[in-house]
Amino acid sequence: MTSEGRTRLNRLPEWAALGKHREQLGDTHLRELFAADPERGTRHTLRVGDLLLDHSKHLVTDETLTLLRELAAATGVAELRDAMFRGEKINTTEDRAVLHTALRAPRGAVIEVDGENVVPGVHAVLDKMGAFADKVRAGAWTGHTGKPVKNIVNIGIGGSDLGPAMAYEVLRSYTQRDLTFRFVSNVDGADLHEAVRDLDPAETLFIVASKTFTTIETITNATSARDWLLTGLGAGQEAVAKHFVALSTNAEKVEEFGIDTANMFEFWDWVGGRYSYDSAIGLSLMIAIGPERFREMLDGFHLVDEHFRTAPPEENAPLLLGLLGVWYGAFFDAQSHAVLPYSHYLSKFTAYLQQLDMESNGKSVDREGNRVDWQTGPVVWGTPGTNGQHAYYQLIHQGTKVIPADFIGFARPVDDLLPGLVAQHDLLMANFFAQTQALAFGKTPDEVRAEGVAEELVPHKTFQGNHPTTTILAEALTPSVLGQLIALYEHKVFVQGAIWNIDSFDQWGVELGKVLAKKIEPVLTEGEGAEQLDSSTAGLVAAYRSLRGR
Ligand SMILES: O=P(O)(O)OC[C@H]1O[C@H](O)[C@H](O)[C@@H](O)[C@@H]1O
Repeated sequence: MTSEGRTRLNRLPEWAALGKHREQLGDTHLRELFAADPERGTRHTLRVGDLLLDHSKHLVTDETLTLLRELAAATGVAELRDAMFRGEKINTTEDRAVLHTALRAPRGAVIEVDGENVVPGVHAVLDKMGAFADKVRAGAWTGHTGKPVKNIVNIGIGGSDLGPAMAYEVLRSYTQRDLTFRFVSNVDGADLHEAVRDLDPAETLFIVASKTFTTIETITNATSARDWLLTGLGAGQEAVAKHFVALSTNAEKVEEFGIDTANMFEFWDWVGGRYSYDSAIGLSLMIAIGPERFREMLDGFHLVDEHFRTAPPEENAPLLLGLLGVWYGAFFDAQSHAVLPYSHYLSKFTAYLQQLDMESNGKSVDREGNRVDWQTGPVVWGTPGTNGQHAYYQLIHQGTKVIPADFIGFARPVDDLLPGLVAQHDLLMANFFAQTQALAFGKTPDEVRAEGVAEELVPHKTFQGNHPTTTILAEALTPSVLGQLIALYEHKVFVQGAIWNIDSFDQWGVELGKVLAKKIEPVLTEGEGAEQLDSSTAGLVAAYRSLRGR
């Protein structure tokens, strides 16, 4: 499905209407919008599965939302969505279907790619993962020396690391505590070193996760891990089978590396790396939380998939979140988007979303290859909110930038929290609610004066407010809720890519650096070919070589 013949986004009458509307809105303050509509908070709250989404603290009126939905209609968001769910090859630059939604489709569903139903294959792999996970969890998967495996080290990078590493942290309270999990991604040897230094090779299982099985960082780390293992065991190649499994689409390369393809868990080219942790790439997570919890997570994903596919535009949460991002990028010149979870378990959540969003929508040509002249994906950033409050919130409150932010919080702390710590949860959540309130409504100079503040300090203590936020609240951070949250963001990213008319599913922008690194490596090691480098890089390489005593 291409978008040939589509009117350029900024030539659409719907775009012009939004521009005009933005001018009319001017500096309208959230204080005014709330004062004019006592029901605003409840009217602008959606419920999707277990998620409550309050979007009332956005710089929008009902008319804004109508105009944004008209833009979505004019840009064919629903048509592209349906094409994605049908398995059409909407990733045109790679000629691939985009079917992460099939990874969480129920057993009986029928989703075809090139005339073949992919759902049975998905469930066959899930079943195989389940049997393997159960075995490891029961201590029945033994290593070369007969000892049960207790340490699981996932080696992967990008989508083959961020998803399982993030989800493992999120669902830590559901993990089997007598197993140790580590995630190695960086080609800096320090990463693998720190991950394995205190482990017994006889009890260690490496999961090599790579869609392509050609990623240099992963293959390098996997090779070093194999050396570490075989040296530690004093064994030969025959020990690999019990200590290495692979998650990949590329059986040939897996075999070439020396991993028995019986120990390979497959996925498919219609799963993008950054959309893959609910595929075989989630094996480490499945071992940690068990197959049943993993399936609950998939059900959470599926619930939001169905919502996105079927909910009317007015109630469609991913559509709404996507449109709000388009609104701020285009008409408020917002450059970034903050995601601020009020849960320690979500500490890697924003890093995960960075790849999901920025690798998907960090593009500057449209699907026909023409340069876009509108903003595309924002810089996504953020860390757990309470820590951020004492670090960078100053800039969000009083800086000069427009930074739309998502606040994510939960009513209940995790079940196994030490009883003495449960009381802290209300304090955490008081901060959560206070921040979006302060951001929206600020503090006027008169309010500051009324507190008796010296006149010269009044401007410094004034909060302009009018900073837009979405609040996402759920009862508890369960596996299903995690699936719901991720699917929500996946589809939000989809909506934005559809409107901006970019291919959200390729990632050509990561290639050039890889090619250049391959050329530079021999210059570092052998010192040959430096004359082909630019003067800056040549100077830096020379300095590096000299510091290394070469
Ligand atoms: O899973 P792999 O094939 O090893 O790829 C790992 C990662 O590397 C690439 O450079 C891509 O930018 C990512 O989208 C991908 O997730």
